[in-house]
Amino acid sequence: MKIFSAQQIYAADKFTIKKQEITSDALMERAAVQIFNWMHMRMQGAPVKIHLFCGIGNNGGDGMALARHLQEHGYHIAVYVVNYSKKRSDDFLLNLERLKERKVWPEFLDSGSEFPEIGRDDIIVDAIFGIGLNRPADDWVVRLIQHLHASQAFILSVDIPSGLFMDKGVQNPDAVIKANFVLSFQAPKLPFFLPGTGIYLNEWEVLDIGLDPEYLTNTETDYELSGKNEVLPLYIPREKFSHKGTYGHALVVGGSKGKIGAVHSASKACLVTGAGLVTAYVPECGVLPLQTNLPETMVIADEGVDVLNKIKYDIEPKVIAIGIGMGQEVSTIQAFTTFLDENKSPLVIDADALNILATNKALLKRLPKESVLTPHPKELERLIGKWKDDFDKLKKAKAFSKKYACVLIIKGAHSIVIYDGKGYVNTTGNPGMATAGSGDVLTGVVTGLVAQGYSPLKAAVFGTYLHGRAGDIAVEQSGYQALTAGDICNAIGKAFIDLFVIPKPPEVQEQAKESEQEKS
Ligand SMILES: NC(=O)C1=CN([C@@H]2O[C@H](COP(=O)(O)OP(=O)(O)OC[C@H]3O[C@@H](n4cnc5c(N)ncnc54)[C@H](OP(=O)(O)O)[C@@H]3O)[C@@H](O)[C@H]2O)[C@H](O)CC1
Ligand SMILES: [K+]
Repeated sequence: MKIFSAQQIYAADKFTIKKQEITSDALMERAAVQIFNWMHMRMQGAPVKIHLFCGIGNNGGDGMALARHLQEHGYHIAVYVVNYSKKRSDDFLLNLERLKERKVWPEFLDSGSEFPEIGRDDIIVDAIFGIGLNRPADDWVVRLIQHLHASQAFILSVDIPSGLFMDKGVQNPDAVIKANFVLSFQAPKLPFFLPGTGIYLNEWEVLDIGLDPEYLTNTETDYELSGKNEVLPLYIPREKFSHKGTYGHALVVGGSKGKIGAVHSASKACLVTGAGLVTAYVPECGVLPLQTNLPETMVIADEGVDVLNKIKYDIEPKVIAIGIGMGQEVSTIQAFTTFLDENKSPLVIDADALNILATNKALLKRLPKESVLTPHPKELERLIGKWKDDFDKLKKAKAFSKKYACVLIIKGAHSIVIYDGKGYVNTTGNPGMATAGSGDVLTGVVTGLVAQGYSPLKAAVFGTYLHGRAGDIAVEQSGYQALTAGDICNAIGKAFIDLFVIPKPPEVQEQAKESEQEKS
């Protein structure tokens, strides 16, 4: 699913209005009707008080039009105009008039107003600012936002939580609505997925307001979401007349005394993702544990006993994962440097190898094109430098990926794969996956895919999805706290199978759950 910028959404509006020969207020009406239907389906006329806080732009206009539909269906509403500017939009004014025609008189709030009382069990519709926010809100609007939070009422935001910018981070946390739910038009917005801004919403859903498909299909976006629909076409089926050679030989290089488990996790993940052969390359101390615990992998011992000293082997791997649990001993740094000089295979680079690259930036030039780098935030900072906010981070990450022609997987709640100026935002995963070794498993999965012939970019996007999906499947049994990297690894097969499961409609899922409960 594409993630459009604010400018692209405004352009889509224009295009749609022209092509479909409709007015801009007709588009606003579609938006409002969609939100109304969504609420009405859930509320079924419940006599809960709904407070609609509407700005003076088109986000506020959506709120005004929504208020009209709620009133027409007998809902108990109170409408407020958050009067932060004299520059009211035409469609806001039109919908304000329509509301007045129905004898609904909004209360106008400004810097001198006393704010209305809101009950804990009431509902707040937040239509103060939309994607048009372009400067910090006035102090009194910030106070209003705090007042809304203090009520503890459920907050439903229209399009985007008010106070979030589309292209920059949060400067004043008090100036942003914390939404329980966001109904966003046509496509989700980038800030929903970034750590500094995504915390302002619990859940989101997209409402289709019929923006023109021609514009939506033909417009290239800087970001897209990677869900099941997006990754399924990447899947390469296994062939009947294939053998283990068909699926590539992966080499996993890493480990040091006390950190052999990282190589174990990555190698196992690589195997269960489908690599034909996996060889682990470890210091001598890792041979026995690996041979004992993961007999399906072959092991090559480095001349170093506790750390890697040489990185010399006589196989020709299709892909090499390097860095996990490797440490940064002087001899290891030297071995890694020499390895980069001689290596011809595609690379997946993680952990200590990333840290060595960050402190010896000249080495980055020696990476083969399309190497996959999998930094967590701290490792990323060492590579690209400090950032102002998430948007600045993405800009810097894109520049880095361009400069070194590499694929970056920025690990996080929504991992983002960066390549060739574009970002692919992952949709799977859960907080239980913030656990030791989870990253090693990701490295193994991506490596396993490259071994099988996936391009590095596709392996990064698909691998990140599979890794998260495996975590989502495993967590159902373990719970967040007890989820381990091993559980994620063991669920990778199920994540593959899940790709081909057609989701059942919600009512069927509900029935299945009930009959499951009856059985137990
Ligand atoms: N295709 C769609 O998705 C549709 C979305 N709709 C809704 O429209 C809004 C966007 O509406 P817009 O009018 O462009 O912007 P806002 O409502 O967010 O803001 C209104 C204006 O407020 C000014 N502004 C910005 N920041 C501040 C501030 N901190 N303090 C005071 N005023 C501010 C700014 O105007 P200026 O000229 O003063 O800069 C904004 O323009 C979208 O989110 C949807 O909810 C349509 O209804 C249907 C199509
Ligand atoms: K809003």
